[in-house]
Amino acid sequence: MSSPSSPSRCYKIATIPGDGIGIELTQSTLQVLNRLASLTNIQLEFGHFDWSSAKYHERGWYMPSDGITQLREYDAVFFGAVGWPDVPDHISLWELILPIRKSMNQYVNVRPTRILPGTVSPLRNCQPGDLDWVIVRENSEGEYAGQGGITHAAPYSIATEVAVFTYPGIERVMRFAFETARSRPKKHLTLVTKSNAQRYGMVLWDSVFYDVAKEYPDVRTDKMLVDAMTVRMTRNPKSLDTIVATNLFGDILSDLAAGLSGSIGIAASSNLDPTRKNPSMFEPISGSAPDIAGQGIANPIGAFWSAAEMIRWVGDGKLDLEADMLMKAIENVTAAGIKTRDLGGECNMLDVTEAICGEMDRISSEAK
Ligand SMILES: NC(=O)C1=CN([C@@H]2O[C@H](COP(=O)(O)OP(=O)(O)OC[C@H]3O[C@@H](n4cnc5c(N)ncnc54)[C@H](O)[C@@H]3O)[C@@H](O)[C@H]2O)C=CC1
Ligand SMILES: CC(=O)C(=O)O
Ligand SMILES: [K+]
Ligand SMILES: [Mn+2]
Repeated sequence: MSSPSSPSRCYKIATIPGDGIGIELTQSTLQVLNRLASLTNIQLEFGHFDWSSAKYHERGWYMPSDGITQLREYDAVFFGAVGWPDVPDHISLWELILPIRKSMNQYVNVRPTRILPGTVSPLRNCQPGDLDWVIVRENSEGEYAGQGGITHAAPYSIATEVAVFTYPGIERVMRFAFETARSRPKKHLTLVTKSNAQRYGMVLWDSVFYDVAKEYPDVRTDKMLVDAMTVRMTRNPKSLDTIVATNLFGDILSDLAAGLSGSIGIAASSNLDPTRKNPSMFEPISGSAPDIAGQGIANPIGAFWSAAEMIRWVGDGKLDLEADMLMKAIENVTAAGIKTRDLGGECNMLDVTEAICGEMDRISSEAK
């Protein structure tokens, strides 16, 4: 931890709890972040934004017209989840999370997955260490570009959903993926596309990948079609390390990765603007989970892991020890068997939250 004589500057964090378990997860995350701050020199100041489906019914909007400008006052955004059964999902997504990602140029979505100590993969014989991946998902264009339309009345309706791929859009996410692969011991990057059936955008993805690869001779590369990739992920998880994929494929494969590592409840994500001109946004990869919302039983680890990555990101090299301390506390708590039901445990969100806070206390007093 940084020494008491060098207090870090104050970081401003915007929170958008959103809907369902997003609300509970954000509350627990604040508890953990406040504890981390009290044990270290991190200074955090929070701004809370109730932009949610419930408020949409009241006000008719998710985010005010100057919402992005408001968020730009912060160093980072912590997001819970958006979506509730009483609003069509394409409305809630397109009124809140997707405009934030796009307007703030958060063009990469980093989704790490590994099997945490004390937890088991649904894959037989897959031990912690056998599945340790980072999925780098393109987060600004592709299949979620939002271009298209619907015309003609039923039963003659015609809809287009146009995937948009640009060289610069692909190149920048490739560069990020190669840098990520290079920073990891295996220095291995797998490209995922569907360039057999999709002959334009996916073919461009392949060709930009190999263009950028020339600058990274130290990174081993290979390429998978997305259908076969699901088989490799389940049959040979050890053969993968860093993975780069389009917006849609990255979205799907990261839920699969989460499932294979034990639960979607542990899965974290960082929506990054690598240029740092805009705040980046951190959120568990899951949605609002209406089936378990409001019961206090959701697994908070994916939210805490996202918060650790947020601390690492805003610190830009200065808060790595603090982020590591939170991750260590998470891993010690799972190792001790303190787990929610999705991981086969019996604990509630609050039990896990308090155990992780207690574990940070212990680690910090040991370090003194
Ligand atoms: N970034 C975002 O805010 C996202 C929003 N959504 C929205 O969320 C809503 C629900 O979507 P679903 O497809 O049901 O996906 P979901 O991720 O919310 O839930 C899928 C399954 O995983 C379980 N689950 C999710 N998080 C969990 C956790 N932390 N602990 C334990 N179990 C957990 C749920 O109980 C459910 O059975 C929809 O409105 C959807 O559009 C979905 C994905 C991402
Ligand atoms: C929208 C969604 O499912 C995701 O970003 O993961
Ligand atoms: K989320
Ligand atoms: Mn998703």
